[in-house]
Amino acid sequence: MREAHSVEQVRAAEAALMAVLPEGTLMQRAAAGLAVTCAGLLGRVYGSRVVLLVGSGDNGGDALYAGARLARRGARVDALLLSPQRAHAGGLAALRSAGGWSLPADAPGFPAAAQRLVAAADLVMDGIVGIGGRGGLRAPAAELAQAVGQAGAVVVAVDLPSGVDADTGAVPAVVEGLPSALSADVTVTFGTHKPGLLVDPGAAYAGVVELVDIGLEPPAPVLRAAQHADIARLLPRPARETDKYARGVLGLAAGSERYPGAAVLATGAALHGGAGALRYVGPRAVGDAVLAAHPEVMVGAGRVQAYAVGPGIDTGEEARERLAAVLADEVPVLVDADGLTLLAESGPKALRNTPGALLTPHAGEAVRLLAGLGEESTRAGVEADRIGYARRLAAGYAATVLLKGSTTVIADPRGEVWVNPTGTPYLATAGSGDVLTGLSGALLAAGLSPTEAAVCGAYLHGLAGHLAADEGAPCSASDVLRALPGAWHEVCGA
Ligand SMILES: NC(=O)C1=CN([C@@H]2O[C@H](COP(=O)(O)OP(=O)(O)OC[C@H]3O[C@@H](n4cnc5c(N)ncnc54)[C@H](OP(=O)(O)O)[C@@H]3O)[C@@H](O)[C@H]2O)[C@@H](O)CC1
Ligand SMILES: [K+]
Repeated sequence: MREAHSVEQVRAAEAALMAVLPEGTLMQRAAAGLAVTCAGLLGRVYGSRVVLLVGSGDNGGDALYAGARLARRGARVDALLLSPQRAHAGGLAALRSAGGWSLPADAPGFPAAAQRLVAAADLVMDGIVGIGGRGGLRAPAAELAQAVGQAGAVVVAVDLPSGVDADTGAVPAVVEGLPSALSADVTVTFGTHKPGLLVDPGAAYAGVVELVDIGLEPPAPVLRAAQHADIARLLPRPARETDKYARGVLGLAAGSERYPGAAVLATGAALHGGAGALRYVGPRAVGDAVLAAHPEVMVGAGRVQAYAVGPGIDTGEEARERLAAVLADEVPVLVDADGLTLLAESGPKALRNTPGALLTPHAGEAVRLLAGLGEESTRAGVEADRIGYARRLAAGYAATVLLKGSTTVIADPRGEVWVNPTGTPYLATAGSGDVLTGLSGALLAAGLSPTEAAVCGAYLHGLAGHLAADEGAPCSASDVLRALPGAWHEVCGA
């Protein structure tokens, strides 16, 4: 599991550790880890060319000390000092005594000389700003970032890509065509992950993230991201002595005569969710379509361990009655799509008899659910602060909320937040949400908690999306559905 801590938490943990360690110890640990990764990326350090982008804080200090280590091993290291008067004095002295070079930004001809060095570099280390950064790149870093983007060097971000907000992953808008953050191939982060490394757009700038242990002992994380082993531990496996009822039965109220496809996709996905059986509840004609596609489904109401309700049910009176009937059953429930629109009309009180609920909105549905809490919001606002809004919805509805999007975020009512690391833009396709609903609903019926079902469902769904789009060609929701067994195999066979 990857855990991320806020800047405030990191600062507090750093202060506690610095109080008992000799001065400079943490920076030396960070620089040592950073240098090891860079050396690995270079392959042969001797004779390689390394350029350091050095800002005014300790992030630049890390880069200078790591650069000194590479210079001692025979690399040609040039430090571009973007705030020459404020560059880390100890780091600069270490670089110089190791045979490294420095070029201050106020030297005559700096822009052209700096761009030449960047163009010839094998590796560029981004030590412009770390967790002390505010806002996007400033001049002259923005111009250099553009040159770095055009050069062939491997880019290593120190702690986090400069310009990315450490706590939210936000990246300011591009100004005058210049990048507002520096995209990295590898980010070497210290002590713990920062939320901005796990949440888009920041996550997309970070590349591969490597964690260097510097001895920090931070408190409970503000954000978690599961990995294969975490998911494999949670996924239901049938015991030797079991039957279909013991494995859990999911009731699925999806689709309508207007939207029968939602029911077919959701039931298809539910059959790959680890439950023992599936009951389809809905209009006769839709039930026939479901049966034609999936003969193993039972049609008609009956005893179930959990319900999934909403995709394609429409928002009229009949749909309202279907949702009410599901909620009256007092079993854990997943509500999606049209079900969320209807739920927003009545607000959280509609869930008061439900033993556990999982709501799976996209940003537009989140706006409606927030209105159900009496809070005005916009789609763009929700997308800009996904973690904050998911948390507010989870608390307001006393439910787990899976907020779908470029980074899917999951918040539970106790305030814990997860981010799904397996997403792919190929999942932004019609019917993809129906597949997620069927899959996560079946996991709920199999006995996972709403949060576990959300975390595992989003993870497998994302992996299936990657498998379906493996050839780089667009894929449909049916392709994602067909890839689900492969996703299980990848997780459980690992
Ligand atoms: N925590 C830990 O455990 C450890 C932390 N370590 C390292 O320390 C880093 C944090 O160092 P830090 O606090 O000195 O801040 P840092 O990120 O270098 O930047 C602050 C400076 O940048 C400036 N500045 C701000 N925004 C800017 C912008 N957009 N563009 C340009 N400049 C901008 C700002 O100046 P001002 O805004 O006042 O002009 C200020 O001078 C951390 O990320 C990690 O690498 C490790 O050594 C070991 C253990
Ligand atoms: K950085």
